[in-house]
Amino acid sequence: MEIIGGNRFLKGEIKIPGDKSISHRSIILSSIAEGETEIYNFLDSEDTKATIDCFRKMGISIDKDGEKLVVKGKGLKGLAPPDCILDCKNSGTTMRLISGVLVGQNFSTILTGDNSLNNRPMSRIINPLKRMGGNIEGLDNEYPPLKIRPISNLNGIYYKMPVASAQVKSAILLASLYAEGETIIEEKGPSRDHTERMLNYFGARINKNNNLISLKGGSRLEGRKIFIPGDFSSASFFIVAALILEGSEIVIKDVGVNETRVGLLHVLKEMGGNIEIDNVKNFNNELVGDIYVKYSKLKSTNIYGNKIATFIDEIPILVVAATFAEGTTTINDASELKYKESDRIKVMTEEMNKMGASIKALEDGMIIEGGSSLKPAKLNSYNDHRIAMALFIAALKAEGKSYILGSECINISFPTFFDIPIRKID
Ligand SMILES: O=C(O)C1=C[C@@H](OP(=O)(O)O)[C@@H](O)[C@H](O)C1
Ligand SMILES: C=C(OP(=O)(O)O)C(=O)O
Repeated sequence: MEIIGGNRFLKGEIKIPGDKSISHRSIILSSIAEGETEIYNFLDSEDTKATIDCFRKMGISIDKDGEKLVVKGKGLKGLAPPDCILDCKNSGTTMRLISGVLVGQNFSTILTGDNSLNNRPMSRIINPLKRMGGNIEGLDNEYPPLKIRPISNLNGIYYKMPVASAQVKSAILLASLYAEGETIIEEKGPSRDHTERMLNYFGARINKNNNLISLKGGSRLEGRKIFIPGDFSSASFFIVAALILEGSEIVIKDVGVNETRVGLLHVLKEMGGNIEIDNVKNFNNELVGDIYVKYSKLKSTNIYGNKIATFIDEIPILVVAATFAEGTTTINDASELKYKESDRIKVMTEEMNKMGASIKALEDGMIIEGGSSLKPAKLNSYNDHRIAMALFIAALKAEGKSYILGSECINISFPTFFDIPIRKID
């Protein structure tokens, strides 16, 4: 796609579609709950469709009724054996979370994905699920396709997480619903806690005490009504756009502001960003609020430590913010970026430098010299939606015509991205 950069700004109210992480979880939990769940503001995107397709193939009725989705749950053991391989497409969340459910079933399944997903690490879920007694295998114990076979019973475990990952934590929690006894997870650092919150909302016996999460097996889940908050990760592209495009002033309504997701806001505020959250409400155990953002002069910062997991998906757009900040920003402890849809350290470094940014890739992060002025370029998203959106926002600051190869991948998480109006100063 083509982008005309220079003299662009954002003004007024912006509406962001439903949260991807919470949308996936709403389908998974409602499918294995008893009775009906009504889901409002569900994210209609490629990744969430993959999760819906997997559960439909296991006999769950998931239908649109006006503006809501209605899922007819069949209980923990009500899924039917699929008559084909389950395709998780590009979605790591789909593959890792449903593996937790599938190790507890009395039928076999095979999970595969697209070329990107089939090259992402899976030993992180295979190992703990095997310790629970699950029969799950990948190629070289690492890569999809994953083969899952039935076993007589799973047992609860104490698991100390080697990485801060919500997907790993969620896979174990979902499997522990099927296990005998209690499972305790010791978190390495905070990661998004939507699974814990939704399990609690559906009636599971789950507890959290500092960094320890415990769940008692055999909990019965009950169908509920869910409102999915706007996706903070999607909002982050427009938050940074408003901060770096002169004259911008926006409000993004009804965004999820769960503390385990909004780490980017703390970083941007530290950098001098003029951002306020207002009108915070609690919907089905998740906080939702309005985010006000004004153009700001940013300064550099140093980012490291275990808070990184609370903004791991926002680092590509944070790199764009740092490019326009005064001073040198360093990012460390972010090696997880290498295992996403693309190697986000390598790709952001190479593509931003094509526009004239000055970024050095590190093993676990980046060094970004701020204050660059960008020039238009031919860019490649490597079919990674977050890279495509981050490069698009960066290109708005480059006077002239830029191109992004593979921008259709934006449909993976944010199909209405191009509907958000970006104005031009005449
Ligand atoms: O649980 C989730 O919904 C997600 C967790 C994160 O992955 P990790 O758990 O691998 O860090 C994140 O990057 C991904 O986009 C969504
Ligand atoms: C990493 C992401 O998602 P997933 O792991 O579900 O593919 C993402 O959305 O940035």
